[in-house]
Amino acid sequence: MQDTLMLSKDFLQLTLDNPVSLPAPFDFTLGQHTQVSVWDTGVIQFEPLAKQEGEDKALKSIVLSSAVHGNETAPIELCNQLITALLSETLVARHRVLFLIGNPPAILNGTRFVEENLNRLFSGAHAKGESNAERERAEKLEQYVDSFFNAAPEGGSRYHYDLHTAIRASKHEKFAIYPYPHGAPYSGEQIMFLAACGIKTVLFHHEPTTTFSYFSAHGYQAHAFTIELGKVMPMGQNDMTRFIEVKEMLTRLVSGRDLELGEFDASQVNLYQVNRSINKQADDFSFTFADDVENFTAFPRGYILAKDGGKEIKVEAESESIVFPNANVPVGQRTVLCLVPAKDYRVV
Ligand SMILES: O=C(O)CCC(=O)N[C@@H](CCC(=O)O)C(=O)O
Ligand SMILES: [Zn+2]
Repeated sequence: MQDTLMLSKDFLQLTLDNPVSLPAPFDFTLGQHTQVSVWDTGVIQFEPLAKQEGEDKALKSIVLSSAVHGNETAPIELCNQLITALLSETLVARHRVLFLIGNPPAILNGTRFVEENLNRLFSGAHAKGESNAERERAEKLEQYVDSFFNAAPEGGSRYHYDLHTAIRASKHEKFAIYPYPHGAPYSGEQIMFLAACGIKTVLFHHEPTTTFSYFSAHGYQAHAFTIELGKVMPMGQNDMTRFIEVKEMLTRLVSGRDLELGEFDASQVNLYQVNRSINKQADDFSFTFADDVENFTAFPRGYILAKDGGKEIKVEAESESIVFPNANVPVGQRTVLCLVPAKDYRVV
């Protein structure tokens, strides 16, 4: 396996050739500068070997996850480009980096998931139901994040960028979901980092969720985000020029280069507050608007957004913008997020 990887330097291909598991974990060093550890299929860690005296505090621990949904291919291709650069030593990690390719069987299937939405199974939700491949994978991914962050040096900051693309077009092509912070202030530095990545729209979530980014934020105090980088496209059909900014900033972050971030400036970003998350109550749930309505489309107070079990679901605020409308979810799961402009938020 190691020889295959060192020859091909294509970790994605090794992962797709072994979608469920590897014969065994393996590790090796790159030059005199990096320890590479492959823990499982789709799980590879890069750790700097040379740790300067006192550098520990500055040593970051960064999780980059993609393919939590198997058909969201641009983030997968982007992460594989970074992994190939690290394996080729054209990029050298100055911080700890863990890449997670979430759902290899779903990538091979070309679908969001095989049996169940992996991104609704974190924070222990995987244990609340009959086992399946996604539930088993969610438990393992939790363990890998736990091991990775618990090995972080005392005082070293933690990051988790869970990279996705959206099912439909969006008025803001790139945007991030900021997991519910339980009263903690938002990080201005992180919002400006996202903006430098071209991700200038941020949704402040209003409640705990069972998503991967919430798991890392709440369980490990990581700066964690679900990041939507564009629209779902088949593998190999992504216009990778649309990801130049985010690739540049992740490259700088991983290699310890100056991120050149400005002070937090709300005028440079679009900040939304999730006002409510509408969950499906009955099988007859349907939206009143067309399937091709873009994310961030706004509807006025009183507008009937959907019908569910004979009830009308209306816009409650002066205006609500919708994100992630999806009527084809199991009863009890989220059908849409309704947003209002963010006000009265604390940034440090
Ligand atoms: O486009 C869609 O409908 C879904 C895109 C996607 O997978 N989004 C994530 C958001 C997770 C979060 O709310 O943090 C998801 O639905 O899992
Ligand atoms: Zn997704």
